[in-house]
Amino acid sequence: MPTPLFTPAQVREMDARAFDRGTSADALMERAAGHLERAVRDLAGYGYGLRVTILCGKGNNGGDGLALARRLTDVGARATVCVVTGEETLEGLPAVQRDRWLARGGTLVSSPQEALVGADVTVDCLLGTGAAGEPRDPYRTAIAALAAERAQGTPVVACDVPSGVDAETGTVAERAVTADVTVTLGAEKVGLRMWPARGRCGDLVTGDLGILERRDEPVAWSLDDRDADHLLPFPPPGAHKRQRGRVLIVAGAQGMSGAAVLATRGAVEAGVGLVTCLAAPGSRDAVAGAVPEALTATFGDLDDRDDHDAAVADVLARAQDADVVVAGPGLGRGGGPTALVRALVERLERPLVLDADAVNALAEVPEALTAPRANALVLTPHEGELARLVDGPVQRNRASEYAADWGATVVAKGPGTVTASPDGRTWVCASGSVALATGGTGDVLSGMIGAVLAGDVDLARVAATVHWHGRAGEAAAALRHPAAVRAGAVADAVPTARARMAGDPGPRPGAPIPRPEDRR
Ligand SMILES: NC(=O)C1=CN([C@@H]2O[C@H](COP(=O)(O)OP(=O)(O)OC[C@H]3O[C@@H](n4cnc5c(N)ncnc54)[C@H](O)[C@@H]3O)[C@@H](O)[C@H]2O)[C@H](O)CC1
Ligand SMILES: [K+]
Repeated sequence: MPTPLFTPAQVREMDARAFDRGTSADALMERAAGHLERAVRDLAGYGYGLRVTILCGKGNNGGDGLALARRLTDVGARATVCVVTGEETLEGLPAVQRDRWLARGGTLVSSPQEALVGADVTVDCLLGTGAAGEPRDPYRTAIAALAAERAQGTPVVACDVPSGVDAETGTVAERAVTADVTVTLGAEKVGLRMWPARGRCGDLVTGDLGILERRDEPVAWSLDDRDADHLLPFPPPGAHKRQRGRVLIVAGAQGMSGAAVLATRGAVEAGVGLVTCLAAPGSRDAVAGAVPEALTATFGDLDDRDDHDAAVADVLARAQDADVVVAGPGLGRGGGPTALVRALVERLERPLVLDADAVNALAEVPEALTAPRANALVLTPHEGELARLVDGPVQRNRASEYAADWGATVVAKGPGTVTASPDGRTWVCASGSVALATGGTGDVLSGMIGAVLAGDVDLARVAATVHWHGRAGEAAAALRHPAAVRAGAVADAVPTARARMAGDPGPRPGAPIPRPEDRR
């Protein structure tokens, strides 16, 4: 099942409702501490005699830490606790927890550096969802001490969020904790799935507090392999190639054949009935040579001011034979490509995927983006392209607003790609590798999205394809080296990545890939 993701404000509302139902804040804190205790013991592999240092702040995150100290002592671990703001700063529930800890025979160490000496595991209970902005002292100094200890090999468990990480936006303060395990409490917070925050969390574990209700609507979803595989097409038995979908790729101006080759390969490797690539004459030959499975043809001269109307009309006519059109990779810039993109957005009665130069062209004619249209539109901008469309700084956690404004599915590419469809659904991608941060991998993705939508325009499939592309990047990185993966290797890895997502551990001669209905 896809994992639902919430904002910290939503989780606070869940808390408030739980209080209304009669659950006490104290009970929630005890449950939180129970999850932390398990995470600490799971990480170390044992509990009795384990030396655990817990750094606490003055809010409820610190209160969770004090409750944890007591629980760890109960199972024979040796907890060392430091309240970095000083024990006298505690009020309310954290003060109650401090008193329970002292009554249990616990002590408090005043300096974080001193508390950290000899720790087997450390726990970050400094700042939680109540914090905002750059951590100030004494938190700042404590975070540095924790980082120095981690650099010596002592693992860190973060309570709810790594301190200094914004659990809503995924941004990270200059001084923030890097954890090995993060126990996120109540429900998974969306910002922790986004980058750069995701890189600070280590393993993400959800600590259920019993506050999530059926009516709680997540702001986003995260797919795993199985979820993504079930969303992706599986060819029906007896289908012929036209029924398996036809993709038209419009890409590759003169001298820009590489992008056209990669987009065409993305579509072919993702599996579809027919792929046709329309490119400039020289590029067409390159595509035909590199991807024999695809049909190729040329579009007219988009550079010719007098003739680009004819070229545009020709592309629109050819699109009649396709189920989906993908346009943009290596399309070039200028009046011709802009006129073509505008015509496709305004007049095509087919799902349309716009990438790269086509997104740039769209930024030249913003009115085309907001006008009503008949076709499903998918935009796959990287951060620079998205910035041109929104005309200002990009916030990927706002992808759903962009999608609603434009009536388009927005694939905001980058680490932790966010996919948002205009019907309000959003997905944060959990797969991927830094290996994908190289020229041409986006072209592969646009071709894959075209192939997947050719069978059925289910927009959740776009998010599933982003996940699949991420897995292909990981597979290519594992076969080679993350620093030495070219986009063509990502395309090569697309089929095996799908097989692995389907639960196939690797090639076994004669063993068929299980069909979806047999896997459920
Ligand atoms: N349902 C749940 O998820 C539960 C969560 N619990 C824990 O409670 C925290 C949130 O607690 P809260 O008291 O609201 O906030 P913090 O602990 O994060 O403390 C904030 C504290 O720090 C001050 N502050 C804010 N910003 C800064 C800054 N930049 N620098 C320094 N200091 C800052 C602020 O004034 C406050 O005093 C949640 O994360 C969970 O861990 C419950 O225990 C169980 C239910
Ligand atoms: K924390």
